[in-house]
Amino acid sequence: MVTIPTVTLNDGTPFPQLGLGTYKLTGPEGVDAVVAAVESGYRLLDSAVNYRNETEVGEAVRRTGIREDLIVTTKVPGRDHGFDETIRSAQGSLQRLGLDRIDLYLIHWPNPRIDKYVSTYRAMLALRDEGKVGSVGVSNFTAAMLTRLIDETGVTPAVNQVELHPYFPQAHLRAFHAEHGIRTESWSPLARRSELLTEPVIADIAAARGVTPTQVVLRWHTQLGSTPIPKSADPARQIENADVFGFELSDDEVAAISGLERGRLWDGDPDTHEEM
Ligand SMILES: NC(=O)C1=CN([C@@H]2O[C@H](COP(=O)(O)OP(=O)(O)OC[C@H]3O[C@@H](n4cnc5c(N)ncnc54)[C@H](OP(=O)(O)O)[C@@H]3O)[C@@H](O)[C@H]2O)C=CC1
Ligand SMILES: O=C(O)C(=O)[C@@H](O)[C@H](O)C(=O)CO
Repeated sequence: MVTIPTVTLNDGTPFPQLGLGTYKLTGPEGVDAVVAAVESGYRLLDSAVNYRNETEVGEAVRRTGIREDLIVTTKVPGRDHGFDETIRSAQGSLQRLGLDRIDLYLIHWPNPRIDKYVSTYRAMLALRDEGKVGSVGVSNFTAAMLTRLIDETGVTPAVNQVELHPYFPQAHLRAFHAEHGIRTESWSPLARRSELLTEPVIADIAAARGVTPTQVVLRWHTQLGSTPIPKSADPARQIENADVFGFELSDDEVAAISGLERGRLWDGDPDTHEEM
């Protein structure tokens, strides 16, 4: 079993430095995969209404028997933006999860064209006051959107989950997060596998350190101060992915990996992408 260290969020909650992505983990195999990850040491689980797997994630949580040790994340979809809609959306998520609290609740995408993310966020804060939500955060927010949320509500999100991998290192946004005490979470941290894991710079560092390319990439995330949430359905790969806290990359190695920057994986620009 791997021990995944924690950091403390701006609301005082201990938060793992690495978690499990669950997009595409569905059905009985999905439940098994989430249970295997928790048995290997994962404590942070990332779900969403739009992954259609909250039922599976909740069932896995109950099967592990350590519900209180876990941080279960879900996300408000674009079609549920707005104060009352978000309250109803959370009720649906709690029902499907079969839990009495969402530990980390995120706005999945800002959808600025419909312009309801501030009232959505206010509803999430109300849910937190009621004890139905633990930490409140966002996903795919730009620095300008974060500034607006903070200015209009006086509450800084605990987390911003964004696209982040060596092809898209997000230096400016990470600096904004560091300045405001927002924890960065990296989605698609392995760049959905793609050709990233065969990049020579990564393969060379892995060979020199006696670790795998995947471990080099995930260690890079943690040293940037971000929590990666790699998805794997395979118990052996889950362990490989979590076992990144026993070695350290040099500053030069971190910089060389960041040098792979070339842009987003797909057209997921929060200023224009609409996801309902
Ligand atoms: N907030 C947002 O808008 C978004 C959030 N997310 C979240 O981020 C999570 C992770 O991102 P995701 O897009 O899934 O992509 P990842 O970058 O985590 O890559 C997942 C892919 O890598 C493979 N893989 C995992 N570990 C290894 C390994 N050790 N060796 C080789 N291949 C490996 C997986 O296959 P296998 O399962 O077979 O191991 C899968 O094909 C999602 O599951 C979701 O929770 C993702 C996109 C957007
Ligand atoms: O997986 C998610 O959380 C998303 O927001 C989706 O947009 C997803 O990344 C996707 O598959 C888009 O092609």
